[in-house]
Amino acid sequence: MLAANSREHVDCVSRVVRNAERLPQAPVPSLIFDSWRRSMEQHHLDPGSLQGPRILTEPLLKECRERAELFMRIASEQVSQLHHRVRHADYCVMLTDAQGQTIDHRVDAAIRSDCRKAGLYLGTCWSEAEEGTCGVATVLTSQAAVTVHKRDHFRAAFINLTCSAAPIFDPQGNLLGVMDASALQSPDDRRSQHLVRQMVAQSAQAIENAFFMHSAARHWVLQAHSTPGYVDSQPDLLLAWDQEGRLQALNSKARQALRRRFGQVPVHIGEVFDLDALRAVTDQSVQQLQWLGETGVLHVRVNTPRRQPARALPHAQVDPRVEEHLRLAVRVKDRNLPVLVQGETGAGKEVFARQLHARSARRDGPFVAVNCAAIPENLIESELFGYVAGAFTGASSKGMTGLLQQAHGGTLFLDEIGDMPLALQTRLLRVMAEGEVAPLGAAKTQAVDIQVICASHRDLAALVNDGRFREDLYFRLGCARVTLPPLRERTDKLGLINRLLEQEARSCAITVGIGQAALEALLGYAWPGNVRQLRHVLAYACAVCEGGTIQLTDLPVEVRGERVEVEVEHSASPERQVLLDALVRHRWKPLPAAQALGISRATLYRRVKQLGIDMPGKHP
Ligand SMILES: Nc1ncnc2c1ncn2[C@@H]1O[C@H](COP(=O)(O)OP(=O)(O)OP(=O)(O)O)[C@@H](O)[C@H]1O
Repeated sequence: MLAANSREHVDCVSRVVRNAERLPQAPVPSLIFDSWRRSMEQHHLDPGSLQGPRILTEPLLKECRERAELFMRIASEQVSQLHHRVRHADYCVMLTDAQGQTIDHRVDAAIRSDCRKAGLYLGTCWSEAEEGTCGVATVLTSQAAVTVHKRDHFRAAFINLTCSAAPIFDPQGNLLGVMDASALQSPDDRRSQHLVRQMVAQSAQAIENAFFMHSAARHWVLQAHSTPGYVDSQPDLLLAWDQEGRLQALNSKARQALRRRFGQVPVHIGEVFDLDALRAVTDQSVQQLQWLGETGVLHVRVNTPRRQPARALPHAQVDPRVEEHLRLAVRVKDRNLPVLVQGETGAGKEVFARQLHARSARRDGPFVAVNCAAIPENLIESELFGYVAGAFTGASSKGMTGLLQQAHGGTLFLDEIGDMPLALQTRLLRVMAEGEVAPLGAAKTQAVDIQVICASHRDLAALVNDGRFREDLYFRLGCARVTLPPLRERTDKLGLINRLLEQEARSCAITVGIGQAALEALLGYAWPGNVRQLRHVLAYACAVCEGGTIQLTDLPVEVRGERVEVEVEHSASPERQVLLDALVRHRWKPLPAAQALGISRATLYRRVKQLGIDMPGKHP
């Protein structure tokens, strides 16, 4: 039975949402009203519910905290400081991740138990879809600092709470989490919360800036404020750019300022400031700088990279996204769940799968790689499941152990899983569910203990829609989906170039370096064939360069940025595309590509030449 004030609240929410068009003015700010409406019409929540928020189980909370480990570490000091400033007014402080799950909190012992009852506790989930309008959820949807005051809350369970919260963004503009200060009691006038909201927003910005400085240590960083005295202690704007001047990171105020001034976020620092004027700014003192083409003056300091650029650390630097994917995938794999790796062809899916195996608990077991696209369809079944002697005409007299059995105790890597025939998908699903394999012609099944990593450069969801891939298998395999970034988007390009060059040079038994112009061309090229193409280009350059340095002229013309003279009819020909697709899918191996196309190897070579296809490793 609802108490009178709860019933009154439920009536008010229902009346306002249902009669919005007829009311001269909503009794709550429009942000809150929009959220009430979504809570009721989109999320179908009951405003009369008195239940507290959902609480994560212990293992799930642990996982969320581990995932946000760096964010929490950087934020921790500010969470404590904010709590110190508001605790005497009986506020507790919570930090949530980008899903609204509370991963850190501070509360005084005197109100801990009441806060816990009200849901202000570690592990509580505050998404709009589950809890309706509340402080954290409103920040998640509006991405701005807000106060959700008492009866602004959607559910009657929360109408005594007052929450002021603010978003925290990473240097790429993605939401990292939400900082929140909540009280169990507060004055009825919502204006009483103005100061607390300001404090929460300030703390959120301090965390954002600290996270920014941590992430941008390898770049040039400009810190700016309209008042010189605040440039170092509380910079408003933070911008970071790399050796080539490309903007790599912005704090949210800088992102907003650039959008306001230039209509969008520019790509290069030279679009934001005059480069000569910028070069004159040092890290020795705060100086004045003007926006490009504008009169407004900023007080700025420019810091040179605090960490050495990748050139000096080719081995240590790995793209943070790839490293993070790897870290999470190891955890998933060690729980015996499959991992699905997606990414463009040549992006390094197999390399990733091998690294994953090497870091997992099964590192001492076998790693068996199967390219489903490279095995002819009529052989896949026997290759995977094996067969007993005399199972079919032409079978070896000794029988054959299937790849699944070979992977027993280790990892089975199914590359190009999208090419697996439907009938085999069904059998694979059964193996994964039952942990048993039946070789062809065998009367008994064999137990197998395998972990599966799959990879595909195709859009598996689209294959499912087309009925070419089993939906249940897609969901089973894709417990954890990792999408590797294409080479053009990787931030460790320089490190990769150095590493691959070292390997190629070693295999040719030479010592080789790269000239500046060649390096710039390698860094600036879009790499449609990803790391595989980079490796081929470097192998070629190692082979042709003279004097121990790769020059621009040692690179293929398309990488140099020169126009490739391919006859239009060639480049646009559908046959050329079909040939290219087959070659790429079969890793440029002529025989399997020819077999897949149903032509002879000689015909394939002839058409490749006629259509002007440049086979890797066959540069003139
Ligand atoms: N991180 C890396 N370090 C060194 N070499 C790499 C890396 N990633 C990929 N490569 C190289 O790039 C090539 C392609 O890698 P890989 O086969 O793993 O890509 P893929 O995305 O699985 O390709 P496909 O889409 O054809 O299956 C290989 O020669 C591999 O050695």
